[in-house]
Amino acid sequence: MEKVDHIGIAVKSIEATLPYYTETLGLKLLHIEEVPSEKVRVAFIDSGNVNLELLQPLDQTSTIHSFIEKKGEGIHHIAFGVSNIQERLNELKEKGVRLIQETPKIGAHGAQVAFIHPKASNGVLYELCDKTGGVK
Ligand SMILES: C[C@@H](C(=O)O)C(=O)SCCNC(=O)CCNC(=O)[C@H](O)C(C)(C)COP(=O)(O)OP(=O)(O)OC[C@H]1O[C@@H](n2cnc3c(N)ncnc32)[C@H](O)[C@@H]1OP(=O)(O)O
Ligand SMILES: [Co+2]
Repeated sequence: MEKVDHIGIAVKSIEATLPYYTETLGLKLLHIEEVPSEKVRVAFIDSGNVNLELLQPLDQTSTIHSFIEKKGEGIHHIAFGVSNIQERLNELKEKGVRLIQETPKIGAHGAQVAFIHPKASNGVLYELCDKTGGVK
């Protein structure tokens, strides 16, 4: 793992939440996009070193919808920036780490992403995020 790329925060509504980050906290909105593979709309906020990723469910089948139903809004995951994501996943698998997917999928910015199961990490959901392939 090379660095923390972003911290994911589950929210019911990006529109309702953004003013808190941009006006009250004075942080900069970088970018909003929909990520259909994850059924989320995401807003990236620049917090200086690590970005914050606000995650709004697109529908009731989104994992973010069930997370908010069970636990409420709040911190959802921490994403490590990596290069060679497939190699990192292979290494983790060899070490017996429970992965949610063994091959990456496409996340925000067109990056390749994959998740480690929270049961493997003392209750923390970790994302691996590889932007080296040229991001949008
Ligand atoms: C756009 C992209 C990007 O950055 O580019 C993103 O971030 S997409 C971000 C959204 N996408 C994802 O999160 C994809 C990866 N996540 C998943 O596949 C899922 O959310 C799982 C983590 C496998 C959980 O799904 P599942 O249907 O199994 O839900 P569940 O409620 O039964 O949860 C099973 C157990 O995991 C725990 N659990 C669930 N979500 C958790 C979370 N975010 N952090 C820590 N623990 C969590 C539950 O409390 C439960 O523990 P107990 O059994 O002890 O009660
Ligand atoms: Co993320």
